[in-house]
Amino acid sequence: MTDSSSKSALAIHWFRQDLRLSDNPALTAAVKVGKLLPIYILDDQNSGEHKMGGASRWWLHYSLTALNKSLQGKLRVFHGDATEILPRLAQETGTKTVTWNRCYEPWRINRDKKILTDLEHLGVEVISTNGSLLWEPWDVLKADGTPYRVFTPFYRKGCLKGTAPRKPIKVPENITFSDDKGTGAAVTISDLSLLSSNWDIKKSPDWVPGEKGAQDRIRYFLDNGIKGYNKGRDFPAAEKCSNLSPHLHLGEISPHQIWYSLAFQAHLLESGEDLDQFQMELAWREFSYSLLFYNADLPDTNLQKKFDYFQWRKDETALQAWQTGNTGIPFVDAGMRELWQTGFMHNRVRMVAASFLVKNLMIDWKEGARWFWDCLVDADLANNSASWQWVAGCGADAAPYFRIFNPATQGVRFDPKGEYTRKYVPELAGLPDKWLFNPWEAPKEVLDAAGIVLDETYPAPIVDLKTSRQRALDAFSDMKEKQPS
Ligand SMILES: Cc1cc2nc3c(=O)[nH]c(=O)nc-3n(C[C@H](O)[C@H](O)[C@H](O)COP(=O)(O)OP(=O)(O)OC[C@H]3O[C@@H](n4cnc5c(N)ncnc54)[C@H](O)[C@@H]3O)c2cc1C
Repeated sequence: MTDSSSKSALAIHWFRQDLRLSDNPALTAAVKVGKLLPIYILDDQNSGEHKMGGASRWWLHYSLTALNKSLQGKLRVFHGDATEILPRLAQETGTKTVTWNRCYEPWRINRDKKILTDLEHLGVEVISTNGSLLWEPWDVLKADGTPYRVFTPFYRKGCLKGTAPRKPIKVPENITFSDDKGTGAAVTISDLSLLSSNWDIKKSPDWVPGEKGAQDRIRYFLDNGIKGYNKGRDFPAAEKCSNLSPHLHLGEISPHQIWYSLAFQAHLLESGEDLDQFQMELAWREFSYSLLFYNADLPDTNLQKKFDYFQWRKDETALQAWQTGNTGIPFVDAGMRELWQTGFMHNRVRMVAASFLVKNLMIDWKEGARWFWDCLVDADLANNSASWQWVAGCGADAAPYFRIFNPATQGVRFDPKGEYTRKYVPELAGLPDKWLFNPWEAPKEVLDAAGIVLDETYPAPIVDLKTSRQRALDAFSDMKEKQPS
């Protein structure tokens, strides 16, 4: 990379959810045009209620810092309305080309359409490419041209029988940076105040936001996680999952890079099922994006309209107990505390904690989705909305509402030695495995020996699992009766 060049044309590359230099087709296109002006805009104006949550902002701060370093400190950062900032900057600098990788959230699509029109009026060419999906939503449709609503045919017939994902591309060579900055009010990364919320995520020393962190993470996963992934991925203490989701969300690594590095490694795996399962998980991400693309109201409304008749409960005390990991149900509390302390929660525990909220507590899934949105470092509008609807039973291809996880038996099954639960609920550490997931049933002498007094050192359960399960099933029956035939 150099600073000066005989190239005179200038291209702005607008970094969004593609905070990387490798396998970045829009960046590569910009570099081919001439000198590069790389920019990032924190746009809290067009995002409305879907603006980034606190934990994602924490991640973004470090990710932008890493990106800026890779760009030799040349990243220009703005805070405000991208529909004003970008056309103005193009005009001020006389740029004739703007490049970006496509985003798929409804608010971003609407905003980008407006910017595209405005730039074209100014005589600026926009090059938009696919940098974040293996298959874009319009490439995976049923024979009748409509989108899939069921995952398995989406993946098996739509994705796998379609065109193979493109191969990753290298970091563009000979990037020359423009010194032309325009007069617009650029700010520093610190000025974005991304670290201002009260997160304690530093407690998880493993997170390394940025492209290098993502590359290190996949190498670690290929060396240690993928072998045995199929069975191990459900056990939170087994550490068989990749933890790539926050890197993927901000595009520090592309799914193409992951897909092909896995395929490259396939011959080292004893069985194909680990690879198949992992690729299928990546495809769930693609499915979520397709659902969001074709259902712009996915984050806010039930995909299955019959759920509009479901009688959710309003219970602020129970909601707070859930949010803070004080429900008295150890496996749920472990998950909610992991979330608060690390900005992350293992997928199995996400399912159990979410199910407890919507079924045992009968609190609207949107309350849970909002909390996750603020707390997750991987908060992703497509994945979060689709997953919550899946758990609640109101989504596409969802788990049926009447299938209700028992969080105590889930703990016994998926944390058999209690390592995960004891780590995040240390006040129960002294309990024998037999009572760890249901301390309310433990004999008094067992609790005494472990130094536990229910409702003093650890909460008694805020609901009875059996009766709350039945209450949810009754409400489900009511819903079916209430909806118009
Ligand atoms: C209630 C709930 C909310 C969720 N919210 C989010 C969210 O905001 N952001 C998010 O990225 N994921 C979300 N998920 C999906 C899943 O829990 C995470 O993607 C996964 O735990 C990330 O860990 P990993 O990278 O180690 O996954 P791995 O098991 O290593 O999987 C690899 C990648 O596949 C994708 N993936 C895996 N499982 C799923 C899934 N069920 N749905 C969609 N994509 C998947 C992710 O991109 C993940 O990084 C949610 C799940 C539930 C049940």
